[in-house]
Amino acid sequence: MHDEREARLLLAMLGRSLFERGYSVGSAGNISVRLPDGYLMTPTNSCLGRLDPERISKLAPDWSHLSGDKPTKEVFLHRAFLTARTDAGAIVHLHSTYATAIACLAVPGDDAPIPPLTPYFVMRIGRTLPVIPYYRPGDAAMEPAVHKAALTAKALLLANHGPVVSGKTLTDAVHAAEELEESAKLALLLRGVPETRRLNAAQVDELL
Ligand SMILES: O=C(O)[C@@H](O)C(=O)COP(=O)(O)O
Ligand SMILES: [Zn+2]
Repeated sequence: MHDEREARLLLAMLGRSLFERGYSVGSAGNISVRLPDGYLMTPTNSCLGRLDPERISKLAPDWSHLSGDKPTKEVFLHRAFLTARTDAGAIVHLHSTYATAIACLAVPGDDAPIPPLTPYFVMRIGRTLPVIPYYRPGDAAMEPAVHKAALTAKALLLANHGPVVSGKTLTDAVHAAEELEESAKLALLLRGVPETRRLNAAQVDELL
């Protein structure tokens, strides 16, 4: 569990790092962190590259807005994940290019839109990456579908929108989001290439 002061500073630092390396552009994406007495969330319309630690939104354990700027419009998305995955300390939602491209190609309901090409993808994301049907960003109607998928998956794709990734800590969640993006890139590079070798079931099992 994160200490609030440290979490605010880390959130601003990792947000800037994601932004500077192109994982997020403009005001796309949002991040939440579980605290002992509530949650931190990035403010709506904020740029991940320019977060002011003091203005990050704080929500109470009942998800009401306590302090800071108005939280992301995706509070329900983070709530769905944080309540389903009680071991998760943080959630990262991005519009990173390759994972979002896969989210535009994949069929909702598909649980494995990215094949197990490398061990680190399996170790960071797991066996499944469910694709949730398209909902308008900020539509609370998405919450039950996200919650159900998050019960058994560490990460998912929102169709035609982007990836959502959880981690035990904020650093873990950011690392997993980066690994997902690189794996999506590999999957698109190798799409239709007949010589592609995937990890087999035994190799995947050994990693989990
Ligand atoms: O795609 C969207 O509109 C949101 O999911 C998003 O990424 C940014 O929304 P805010 O966090 O409310 O700025
Ligand atoms: Zn979004």
